[in-house]
Amino acid sequence: MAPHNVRWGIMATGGIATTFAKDILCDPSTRDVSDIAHTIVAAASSSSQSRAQEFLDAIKIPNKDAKAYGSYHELVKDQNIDIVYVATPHSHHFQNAMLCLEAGKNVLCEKAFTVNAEQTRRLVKKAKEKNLFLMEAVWTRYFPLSIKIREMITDGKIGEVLRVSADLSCNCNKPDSDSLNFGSDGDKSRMVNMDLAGGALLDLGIYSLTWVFQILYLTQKLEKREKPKVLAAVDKYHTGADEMTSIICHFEKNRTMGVATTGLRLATQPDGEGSAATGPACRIQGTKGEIQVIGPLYRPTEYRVIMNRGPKGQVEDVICPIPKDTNREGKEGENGWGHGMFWEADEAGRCLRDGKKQSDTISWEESITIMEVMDEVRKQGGVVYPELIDSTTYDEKSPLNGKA
Ligand SMILES: NC(=O)C1=CN([C@@H]2O[C@H](COP(=O)(O)OP(=O)(O)OC[C@H]3O[C@@H](n4cnc5c(N)ncnc54)[C@H](OP(=O)(O)O)[C@@H]3O)[C@@H](O)[C@H]2O)C=CC1
Ligand SMILES: O=C1OC[C@@H](O)[C@H](O)[C@H]1O
Repeated sequence: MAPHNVRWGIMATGGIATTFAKDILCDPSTRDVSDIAHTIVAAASSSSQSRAQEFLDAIKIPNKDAKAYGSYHELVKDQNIDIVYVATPHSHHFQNAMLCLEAGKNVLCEKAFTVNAEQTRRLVKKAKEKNLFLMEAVWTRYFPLSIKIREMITDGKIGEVLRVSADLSCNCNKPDSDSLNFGSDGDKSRMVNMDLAGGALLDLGIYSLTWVFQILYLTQKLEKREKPKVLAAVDKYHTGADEMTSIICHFEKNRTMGVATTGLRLATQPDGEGSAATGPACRIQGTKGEIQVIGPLYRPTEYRVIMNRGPKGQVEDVICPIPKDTNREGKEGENGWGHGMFWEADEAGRCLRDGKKQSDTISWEESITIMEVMDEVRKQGGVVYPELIDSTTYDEKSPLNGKA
């Protein structure tokens, strides 16, 4: 049977838009997928039409009739688009995703979904009202590695899981300085810029929480999923963004705890990523043993299973490489394209094909619950974003939606 072809529109032309677009242009057979295919039919830049065209050229767009738009407003009106991938900074997601939904477009929106939980609730309400698909792009959940680990948990491989600790910290210290190292962007970087909803929590801490939630929440039966009690500590950077944040999530009824940490100055694994790293970035501790995930937690390719010591104590190391399309030209020293974002795109495609409005792997309810946890963390830590980006009122003409 012919694969179901998904026609994508890409909103924004920055770093992750490029990575995602290249991923969905990879041949699906390189990852053993035959039921879904992807086509990019349009891209839009808020700055200019020529920037959108440059983007399409940079990803070596195979279909030369793909449209380049100089505004997000034009993109959402394109009748050939099935779904828009929103790849703007977190600050913009609520207004941009609502612009898409209002125009009748399905949406895959980058993480963090929005700045606050109420913005997410409003997007969900609109998607329901318009009968559209809406999904937060938490790509890590769709990695075969994540799926395998969740299966091991539900199969009871390590017994009853009582605690998950997860860290994602990005090693951006600047020696002998109070400032962090974000290159020439400095404090304007979206990582620490309050106008762009900067800070460790929304950018990186969301992955630590992803590991806590995909183990302690998603693997539970629906009736046992619970919103945790939250205890947080936040250390702020001089822009007002959170620089180092630690969160304890107590799932009281299930009697489990998740410890999610993040920081911009430290490194999770000082000795490197993947096989170079000795320590784990995530520990999933059960009554019979534990699973350790080697970071980075947004793109893990290795885990180990350690059963409790005793006569049969054992360690199993498993590597899950990300498939490459070697017919696509990689960067110097890189063997083809393939970053791991295609799996979430395949999921979105299957949901569209099957008429589903949300993905079971990151349901609306779970996205909202995680946003509520992050709201609570920011409240306890006193992190307050500017009104323009924290507002829950949709405004088609908001500067966050760019020129019309
Ligand atoms: N899943 C993942 O692994 C990753 C996800 N992300 C997420 O993707 C989103 C974008 O991150 P990233 O691509 O790194 O960011 P970039 O700064 O590289 O790109 C953001 C793009 O958004 C558009 N934009 C619109 N308004 C603004 C504005 N005021 N300031 C800056 N950019 C603006 C621009 O595109 P244009 O001018 O064309 O409109 C810009 O190129 C974030 O939400 C982030 O959390 C980021 C990295 C990895
Ligand atoms: O989602 C992300 O994953 C990779 C990080 O480097 C990036 O800052 C973040 O947005």
